[in-house]
Amino acid sequence: MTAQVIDGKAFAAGLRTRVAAGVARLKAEHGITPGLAVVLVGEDPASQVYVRNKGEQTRAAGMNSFEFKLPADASEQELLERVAALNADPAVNGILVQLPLPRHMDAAKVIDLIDPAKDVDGFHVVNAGKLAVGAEGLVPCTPLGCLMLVKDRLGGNLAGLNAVVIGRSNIVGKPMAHLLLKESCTVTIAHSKTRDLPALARSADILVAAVGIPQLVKGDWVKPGATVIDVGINRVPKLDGSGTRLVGDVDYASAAEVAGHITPVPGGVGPMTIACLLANCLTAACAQAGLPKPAL
Ligand SMILES: NC(=O)C1=CN([C@@H]2O[C@H](COP(=O)(O)OP(=O)(O)OC[C@H]3O[C@@H](n4cnc5c(N)ncnc54)[C@H](OP(=O)(O)O)[C@@H]3O)[C@@H](O)[C@H]2O)C=CC1
Ligand SMILES: Nc1nc(=O)c2c([nH]1)NC[C@@H]1CN(c3ccc(C(=O)N[C@@H](CCC(=O)O)C(=O)O)cc3)C=[N+]21
Repeated sequence: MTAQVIDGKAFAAGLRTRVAAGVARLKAEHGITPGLAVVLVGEDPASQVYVRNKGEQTRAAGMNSFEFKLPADASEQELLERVAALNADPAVNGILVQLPLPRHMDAAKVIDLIDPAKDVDGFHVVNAGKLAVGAEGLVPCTPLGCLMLVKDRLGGNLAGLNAVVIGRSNIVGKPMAHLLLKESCTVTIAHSKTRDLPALARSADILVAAVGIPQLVKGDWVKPGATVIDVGINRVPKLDGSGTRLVGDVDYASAAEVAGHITPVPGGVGPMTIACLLANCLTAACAQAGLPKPAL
């Protein structure tokens, strides 16, 4: 069997079009233009690319984009003051502080200070807690995008399917597991201490890899016909030694032989993350204005 490719890039473009329509309506009917603030600390080149892409796509969706760059040696206090100012700014509906932060900064402390209503990453404990108890809140963008892709392929009803999520980070693995549980999947979360991961992975109808190890998941870890979602973004040297290329946490060539549906890297989950960020910013702006959640 050769898997059908899940075109995250195309799905993300469609989602951004729906977000743009929602933004236009919010402007026309309520005079509100959603604003997204992104804070980048330091000069990490990969982070700079993400921040630039986010800024361009935010403006293309009709929203205001505010970018703040702090030097790598900025103090934690400076960053906290920047976040406090954005919390207080009514033109800012969403705040994203790009991670990872330099080592001398405590990411938990910074995230804690973000107003949960403006926490478009969904990383604040209030939003994490809401997701865990099944209450309405802002959901982390990457797992939200993964779930949209899975539901689009599997017809919306995931009840009873076995889902295995490899990775238990607060930004991908854990929220992904909560979302799948909410869909009534039978969810198992795997991590670095999991025994016989290949056998566990083979039990999955839905397999999500969010590990950070290039091409860890091989074709013989995949149940025939399974839906494989590759969250990994790993930059590795090209085989011919000329520069680098992006690969996921799944060995695409061998997994695509066995899976039913599979996301590529690039062009899979990555573009969905940014589209969901824009969707969350529109959702946040509506909630802050006392308006119902937009249908996207
Ligand atoms: N596409 C996108 O938009 C995004 C992509 N990413 C990418 O997703 C990947 C994961 O990111 P993130 O969740 O932040 O990463 P973290 O490093 O925070 O978490 C990695 C998880 O993988 C587990 N793990 C590590 N080694 C193994 C192993 N050998 N077997 C099984 N599990 C293992 C770790 O287990 P333990 O807890 O035991 O240490 C941990 O839970 C990265 O490649 C990252 O670049 C991240 C965010 C967005
Ligand atoms: N506070 C915070 N929130 C994040 O959501 C966040 C973060 N920090 N830090 C870094 C990670 C990583 N991340 C990606 C987003 C888009 C792509 C993406 O669009 N990737 C494209 C290709 C990109 C390329 O070619 O370089 C793709 O996969 O097709 C990738 C990775 C968001 N993250």
